[in-house]
Amino acid sequence: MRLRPKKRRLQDVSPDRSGLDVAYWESHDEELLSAGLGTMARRLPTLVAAAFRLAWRANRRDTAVALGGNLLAGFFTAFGLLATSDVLSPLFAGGPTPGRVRAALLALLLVVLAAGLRGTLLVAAGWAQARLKPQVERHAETRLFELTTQVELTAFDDHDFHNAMRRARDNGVPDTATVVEMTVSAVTGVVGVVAPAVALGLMHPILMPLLLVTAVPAGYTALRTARLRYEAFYRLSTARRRKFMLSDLMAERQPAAEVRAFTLRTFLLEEYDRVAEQEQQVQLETARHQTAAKASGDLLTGTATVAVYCALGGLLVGGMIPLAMATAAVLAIRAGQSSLTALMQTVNRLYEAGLYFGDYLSFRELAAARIRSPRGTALPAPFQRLTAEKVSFTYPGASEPALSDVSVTVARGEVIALVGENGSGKTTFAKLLAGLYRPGKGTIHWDDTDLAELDGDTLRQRISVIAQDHTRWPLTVRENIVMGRPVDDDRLVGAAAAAGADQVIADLPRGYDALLDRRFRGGHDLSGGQWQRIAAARGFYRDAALVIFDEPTSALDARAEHALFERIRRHADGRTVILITHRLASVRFADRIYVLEHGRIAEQGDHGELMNHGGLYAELYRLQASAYQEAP
Ligand SMILES: Nc1ncnc2c1ncn2[C@@H]1O[C@H](COP(=O)(O)OP(=O)(O)OP(=O)(O)O)[C@@H](O)[C@H]1O
Repeated sequence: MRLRPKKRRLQDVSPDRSGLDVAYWESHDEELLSAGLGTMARRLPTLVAAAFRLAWRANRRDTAVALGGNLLAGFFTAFGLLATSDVLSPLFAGGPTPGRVRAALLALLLVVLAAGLRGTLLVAAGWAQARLKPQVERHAETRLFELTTQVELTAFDDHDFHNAMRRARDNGVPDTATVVEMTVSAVTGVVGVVAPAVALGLMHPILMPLLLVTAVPAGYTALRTARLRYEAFYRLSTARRRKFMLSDLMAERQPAAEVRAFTLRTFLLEEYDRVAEQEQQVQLETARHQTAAKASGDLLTGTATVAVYCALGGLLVGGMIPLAMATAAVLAIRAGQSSLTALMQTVNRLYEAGLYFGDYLSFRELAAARIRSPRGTALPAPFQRLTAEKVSFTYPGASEPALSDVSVTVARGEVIALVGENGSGKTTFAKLLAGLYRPGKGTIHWDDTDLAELDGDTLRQRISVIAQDHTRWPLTVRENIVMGRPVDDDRLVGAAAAAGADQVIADLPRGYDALLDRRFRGGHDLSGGQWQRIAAARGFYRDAALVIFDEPTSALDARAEHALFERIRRHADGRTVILITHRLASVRFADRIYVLEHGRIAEQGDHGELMNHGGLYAELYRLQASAYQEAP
């Protein structure tokens, strides 16, 4: 089915260079694509050096063998070519044939020996090169994930960060190994060209520059076509991310039910087609430019080759070189040109891989800049008092602050409730208290220590956050509760019971070992409420001084909800609790309730005080309570 791109109504659209409708969030930043051919050529040595440092770290021996083997093989190539001339000279000389063959034998033996050594070295280098590739890739990928799991949370709200990460992950990582591989091949290629060039130079000085002249148009074409391909890739990076996202929506399990329930098929296919059309236009344009560049490059290379053969013919006719040497020269030219073609293909791939690898390196810098510098890594003692003072926070790119001048004090062992209408800033504040975001203004103190001075990971060993949009980890039940902490079976069973997850687990055929992912054989899925119980069990498993429950009961049945709030009422076994909920009947027992409105604290006090105050809380509470009053 061919679907026409539809006119869009719901979002801003404008035509891009190819005349296609492009939503504002799909446009790319042309300025970032500023590195021209010259800049890139200057950058290439740095990139190659960086790739080799990476390869060296991945495996020293394989790196040394791959590089050294190719270099030595090149030496034997040159040697073999020169020895060929020594074989041909006696063969082309006068006298009886057996005598001429005998005279050529020693040189022939050397040619065979050089070819044998060259072959052996190339096999060893090739093996090392093949071994190096997966090691380099793994090293590069691990480094990438070390960074992505460390960057501050706000990075994930940043479009440029996402684009850079996607480019680094999808092309940068695999091309790191390609840069290494192609550099080694380029060394082989250069040696493969230089060896016959030197051999030709020794035969007659004019032959060497002529051979190298043929390299210029071929080299330029190789770089130009690689550049065109990269430009297309860069321009399409946002569109491609959108395409991947759409393909996930159409082919993944999780949205499959809603795609059908909302009869989204046609809409998604049309949207996919629109993005694919954009991609195709850019690809066709690129193919046209590449063909033109290649045709003109081939024409120039052909002309240069003819010139080389004419020069050789001239030398032979003019008696400046003997026939045997001219024959060896033809062999050297053929060898040089085939090495040259291979070298140009290698340079093409090296240049292109270098561009992607450059993206990988830039992303590493970008990500490293978004990692908070390590601070005090000592685990803070459980606090006596957690104090937020005049805290404000604005999400990156947002025009309005999500929080303004919020001051809250929580004493050890208290249960504090945050309530307020949707979007009033409750979750944002909880994330600030957990050190996941840093306040734009104001401070949060863990006793006397500013949270900004504490290492985030260390701090969060003391904090448990049960997020509203908790992740359904595709792991076993045990891993879903333990979440990377050391396994303590008693604690695990206790946490599951406290969250009401014990019965859910007992009903699973493999109990704690059941895999909670239907996409794998024997995997299970749970209902929304059952998942929420598992998430709550995570909160109880951690030995945390502060537990933040963000809407912990939104999917629970009445009995489970009551049981969980009872648990929290009993101060969650001595922990300090910050509870975010819209179920106001459940916050009556809280030591203090903060009512947020448009990112500010509108009211605070216990249930009785707030009801007497007769403000927003009282209004919301009465509204909810009225729904439960029996009709007369
Ligand atoms: N990642 C984000 N980037 C930009 N703005 C955000 C982001 N997350 C939330 N916001 C905005 O910040 C404000 C506060 O959001 P927050 O999630 O803290 O509200 P909430 O009180 O928890 O809402 P709810 O009751 O619906 O869970 C809202 O205006 C929201 O649109």
